[in-house]
Amino acid sequence: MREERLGIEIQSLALDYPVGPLTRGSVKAGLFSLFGARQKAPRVEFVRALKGVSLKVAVGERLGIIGRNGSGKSTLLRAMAGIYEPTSGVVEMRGRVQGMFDIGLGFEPEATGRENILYRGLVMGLSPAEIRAREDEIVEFAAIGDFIDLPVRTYSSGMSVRLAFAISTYLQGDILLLDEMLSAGDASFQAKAAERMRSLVESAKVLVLVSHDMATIQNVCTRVIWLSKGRIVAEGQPADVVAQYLADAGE
Ligand SMILES: Nc1ncnc2c1ncn2[C@@H]1O[C@H](COP(=O)(O)OP(=O)(O)OP(=O)(O)O)[C@@H](O)[C@H]1O
Repeated sequence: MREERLGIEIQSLALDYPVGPLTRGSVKAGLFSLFGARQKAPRVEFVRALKGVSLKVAVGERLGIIGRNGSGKSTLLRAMAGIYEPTSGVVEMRGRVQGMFDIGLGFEPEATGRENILYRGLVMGLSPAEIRAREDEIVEFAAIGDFIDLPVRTYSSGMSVRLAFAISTYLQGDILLLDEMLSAGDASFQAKAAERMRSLVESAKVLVLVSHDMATIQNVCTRVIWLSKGRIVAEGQPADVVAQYLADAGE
């Protein structure tokens, strides 16, 4: 894709999470009946996490998303990654999207580490040759030894994080979606990961960063949106939007 075409365009995005009634046989339903409590039909059937969000992000921009807990930041990022379908509205992602969050997510547990590298690359739209060209670097960065040829279900959680992190950093996309700065693995790996993350952020053509750390937001981002209860309530220069947000939070 030509570089000037890269970007994000979101129109009137609404996203609901279904919150179904208690299922019979669930632990919670069992406890209710054990104590003779009568189950009331829940009044809420869904949570509307995003309520008509529209925004454009152009190539070269680094967009920060801030807001209180539960304001919809992660949901917006996941909608951009295609993990959640919009309930209504349009999400147009022009470019290869690379999401760095829930980094262990998406592994095939029965497949080996090496096979998972291939799957992840294919999902991102890379050709098998492109993936093979990066495989050695990924394996070296993950540094999990012979485990790379064993099924992922045999990994410790630290090993899964190492591999997931290595894959995500080497199979680079055009649009980088980051949820907080990730903490990955033990102390030695953390230092390596932090360094790698910095260069990823610098080389991303479009960056969207969710964070509660206002210093990071102001250092990294060129524009910020403030989400509150699923809506954009302010947008603009990082310093201005952060100041408004902090004043509102009384901090
Ligand atoms: N899987 C889910 N099922 C039901 N509701 C959900 C689910 N995930 C999030 N929500 C709800 O959607 C709303 C937005 O959540 P979201 O995780 O996007 O907020 P956030 O701004 O990222 O919060 P935080 O700063 O705490 O990470 C909240 O009301 C939350 O309770």
